[in-house]
Amino acid sequence: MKKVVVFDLDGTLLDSAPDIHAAVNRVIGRRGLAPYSLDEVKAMIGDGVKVLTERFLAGRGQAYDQACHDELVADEDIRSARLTAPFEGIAEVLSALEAEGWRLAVCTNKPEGPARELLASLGLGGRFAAIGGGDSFPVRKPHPDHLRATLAAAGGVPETAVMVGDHRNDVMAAAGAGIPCIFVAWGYGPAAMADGAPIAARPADLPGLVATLRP
Ligand SMILES: O=C(O)COP(=O)(O)O
Ligand SMILES: [Mg+2]
Repeated sequence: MKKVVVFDLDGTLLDSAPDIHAAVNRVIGRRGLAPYSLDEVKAMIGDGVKVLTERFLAGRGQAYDQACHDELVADEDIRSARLTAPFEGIAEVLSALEAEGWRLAVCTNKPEGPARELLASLGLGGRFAAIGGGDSFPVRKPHPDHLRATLAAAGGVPETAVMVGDHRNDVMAAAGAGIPCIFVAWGYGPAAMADGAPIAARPADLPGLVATLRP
């Protein structure tokens, strides 16, 4: 069985909030609603597009509207990474882990289609043995089966895997699947969400922490 590092996407590998923020403001702007700040949108990310849509509509006193959800999923700028980029140092970390014999995978609550297009447009698509999106399986994070199914698709098992994420949902999914989790300090979730998981202050810390958790 291959040893696998499973990464969360938004807020862990990619600084995608600027595109999500702009898209949210386009969707609500078309309805005459007031825009959100980047930090407000960052705090809404982590539970997938449906919950994000619920949150930004509720914040403006509006009921859930499927059309807003669909506009966000179809947003071309999110898919083509207009403002989105990997966090500084991430590409080097992926290479370092591969050189150490780790296989890489992505487990994200973002829908699989946009996640794949986003990674492809950044030239990263080919690096992951599996990409499990929020709509790829019957459940999504924090349910551990989302992580288990993604890991299995990558050819891994929990005993030789590590999860890396920026949200309570990542920590909970990993705990449920019996996989150690590293919480990243550069993402969108506050450090309190780490819930005792080791914290990486910067991407360059990841290879060392992974080696400590799975010597
Ligand atoms: O789309 C989201 O809400 C979060 O996506 P993530 O699981 O990659 O952080
Ligand atoms: Mg995330």
